Amino acid sequence: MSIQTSNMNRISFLPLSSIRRPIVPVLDEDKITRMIETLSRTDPQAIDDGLPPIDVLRVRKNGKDWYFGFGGCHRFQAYERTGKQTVKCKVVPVTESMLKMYVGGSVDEMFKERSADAPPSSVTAV
Ligand SMILES: Nc1ncnc2c1ncn2[C@@H]1O[C@H](COP(=O)(O)OP(=O)(O)OP(=O)(O)O)[C@@H](O)[C@H]1O
Repeated sequence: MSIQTSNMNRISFLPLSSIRRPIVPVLDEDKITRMIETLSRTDPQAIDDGLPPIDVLRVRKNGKDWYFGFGGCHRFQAYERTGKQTVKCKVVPVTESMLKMYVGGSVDEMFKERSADAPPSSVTAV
């Protein structure tokens, strides 16, 4: 079982700004446009916004939860461009050493504090 497929049942609404995205995406603009159309067809308050949840890895370190998104680049763009503050995610808890294995190198740079970080209290599990 890979780290993506374990603990698949935790769906949370995370602040978009709390998810670090270390990989620079190559984007298909048409796909983003179609995703935005999907979002525009659903009630903004609805839990099911028409897009599947994005897999996000969560590492607990220094008493804090750190969230990393390695996929979902088109969905992230669609949410950003429609002004969404929170994103439906499938949270996969991993250890720092699992993250290192996944990244294939040092992850120290990925744990730097940023001014945009949202407080953990804004994370809502469903
Ligand atoms: N316009 C759309 N409306 C609804 N669902 C969509 C739409 N486009 C893609 N999806 C669904 O969203 C999921 C993610 O699609 P896709 O992999 O193409 O984009 P992504 O967000 O960049 O994700 P990843 O980077 O993980 O591949 C798939 O399950 C796909 O079926």
